[in-house]
Amino acid sequence: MLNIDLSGKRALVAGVADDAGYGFAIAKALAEAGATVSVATWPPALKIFLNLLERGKMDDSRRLASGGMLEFERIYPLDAAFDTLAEAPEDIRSNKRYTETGDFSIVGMAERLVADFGERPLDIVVHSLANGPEVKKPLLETSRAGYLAAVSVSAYSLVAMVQRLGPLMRPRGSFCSLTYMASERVIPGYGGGMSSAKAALESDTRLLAFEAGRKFGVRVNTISAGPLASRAASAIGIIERMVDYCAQNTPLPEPVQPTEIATAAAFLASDLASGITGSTVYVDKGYHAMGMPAQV
Ligand SMILES: NC(=O)c1ccc[n+]([C@@H]2O[C@H](COP(=O)([O-])OP(=O)(O)OC[C@H]3O[C@@H](n4cnc5c(N)ncnc54)[C@H](O)[C@@H]3O)[C@@H](O)[C@H]2O)c1
Repeated sequence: MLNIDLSGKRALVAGVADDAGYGFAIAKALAEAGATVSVATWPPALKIFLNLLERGKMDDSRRLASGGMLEFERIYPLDAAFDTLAEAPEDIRSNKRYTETGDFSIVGMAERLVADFGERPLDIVVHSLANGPEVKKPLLETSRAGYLAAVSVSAYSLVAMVQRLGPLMRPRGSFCSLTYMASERVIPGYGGGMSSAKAALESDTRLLAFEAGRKFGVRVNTISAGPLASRAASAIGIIERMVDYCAQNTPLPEPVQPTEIATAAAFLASDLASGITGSTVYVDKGYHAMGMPAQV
């Protein structure tokens, strides 16, 4: 039988702060396949996340098919808006939710990984984070600052992570991010430059696959996931409508499940996908193939 076997591999999933989003589901699937998993969490959400873990509030979702529990090897603080600590403005650095965490930049995380595990500690990196402060605003009303913030956190952060974590990857390593179809089709309500950020993320996936493939021998892919009412997506304000609409109009008329995105991510991270790089892989019950609503 062909099995997804990630035993002996170390993964980092950036963008996990609860058990409701794609990052958590992916972390769990990677662990189910045998990988050791660390996560990176946005400092403003870190305390609540640690608290939920400590109080056993996520124990049900942490239970693995094998009977064990999903354990995180490390939980790193990460604000993906900053490549180095020096770039973070003073009000962020002195903010209570940040002061306790130590270096929360991308470089800081890379240095901690090396300090914790040695020179080339990683096989798998999953980028499962996004933020658009003006996501509820139409593009026509989006400010320059809001647009650039969305692109910085949701797209450039992948470039920065491949730059800084690429040298830490063992041979045949894999990067994967999460994108959304609003990059290529109009999804009214997905505003604030988030659609632009996803378009950049997908385009960068192709170029990074080429450059990082040649430089580090790694693969870079992105999963275009169907809608899910995660914490981040709830900020959009219309996520329930997006989920319902897709469930009614997809070739497979049911909501996409986080586990379906997660198993695709585990496959892409595995050697079974050794020929796949630079790809946008749709895991959306086929919605991307539709040109007209199913119910007219
Ligand atoms: N939920 C959907 O409908 C959907 C659909 C397609 C793609 N996606 C993508 O999936 C990925 C995961 O999102 P999700 O919907 O599972 O929600 P989520 O809330 O589980 O994940 C988003 C994470 O990003 C983190 N984050 C926000 N700003 C950050 C920053 N500056 N630095 C570091 N972390 C930061 C949040 O704390 C959160 O943990 C995102 O890229 C999202 O755009 C989501």
